[in-house]
Amino acid sequence: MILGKHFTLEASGLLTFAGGVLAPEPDIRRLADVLPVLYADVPPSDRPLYYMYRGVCLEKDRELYQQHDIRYDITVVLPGTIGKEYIKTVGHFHPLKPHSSETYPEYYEVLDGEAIYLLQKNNRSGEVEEIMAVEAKKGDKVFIPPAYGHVTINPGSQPLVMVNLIESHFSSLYGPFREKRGAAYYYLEGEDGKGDFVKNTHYQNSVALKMVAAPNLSQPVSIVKNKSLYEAFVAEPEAFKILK
Ligand SMILES: O=P(O)(O)OC[C@H]1O[C@H](O)[C@H](O)[C@@H](O)[C@@H]1O
Repeated sequence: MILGKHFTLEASGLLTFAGGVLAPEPDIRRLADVLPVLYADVPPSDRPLYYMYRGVCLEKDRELYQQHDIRYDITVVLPGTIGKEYIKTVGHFHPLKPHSSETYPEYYEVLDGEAIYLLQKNNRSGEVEEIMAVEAKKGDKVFIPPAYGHVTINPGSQPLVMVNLIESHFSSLYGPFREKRGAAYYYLEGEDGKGDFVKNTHYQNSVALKMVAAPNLSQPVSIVKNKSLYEAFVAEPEAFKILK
C-alpha cells in the first residue's frame, strides 16, 4: 500500500483512499482511552490521538488475505504531547496461539514519520523482564516477537503512518499494561525539547532500557528486506505463516 498512490493523508490525520482500495471506517482512540496508561493524571477528553484502519487491501487481494487469515492495518498516530508525554498507543500483549506455548507475533512497517516501538517482556507476576525501544523511520520493518507486549510512540513532529500484518482473529490483551499504568518506561519531552525516557515506578523491579535502531533488527521473513510488507505478503503469503 503506497502513501500518495493508494491513499493520501489529510491534515486531520484521516486517510482518503483511491479507487480499488477496500478500507473500513477508522476506529479512533481518544485521550480518554489512553488515560489508564499515561505518566500523568490529565482530565479526560475526546481529543483524537490515533486512527486505526483495520483490514485494508486492494480489491484484487481480498481473497488472498482472507484465505490466509491475515489482516493488513494502517494506523495514523498524530504528533504532539499529552502534558509532557509524547502521544502513544494504549499498548497490549497478544494471547497464546491455539495449542501452543507461543503468543502471536506481528510485523510493523513505518510508511511515513517516525516511531519508537517499546517491546516489553514480562515475567509471570507481571513485572518487567526485558524492555527495548526500537527507533524506526520510513521504510523500516519491525518484527514483534512472541511474548513481547508493545506500545508505539510518535516522537516526531509529523503524523506517524504505520502498517501491520497480523493474524486476523485474536483479541489483544490490555490488562498487563493497564495494571502497571503502561510500559516500564514513559517517553517525555525534556527541557531541551528532546525526548527522555522516564522509568515507570509502578513496576517493582528495574530493568535498563535497550536502545535499538530498527535497521539492526533481524528479519524472520527475509523477503521484507526488499519489499514493503504489503508487496511481500502478496508475493509470498506462505512466508508469513509465522504470524499464525
Ligand atoms: O490496540 P492499541 O494498543 O490501541 O494499538 C493499536 C494497534 O493495535 C494492533 O496492532 C492493531 O492491529 C492495529 O490496527 C492498531 O493500530
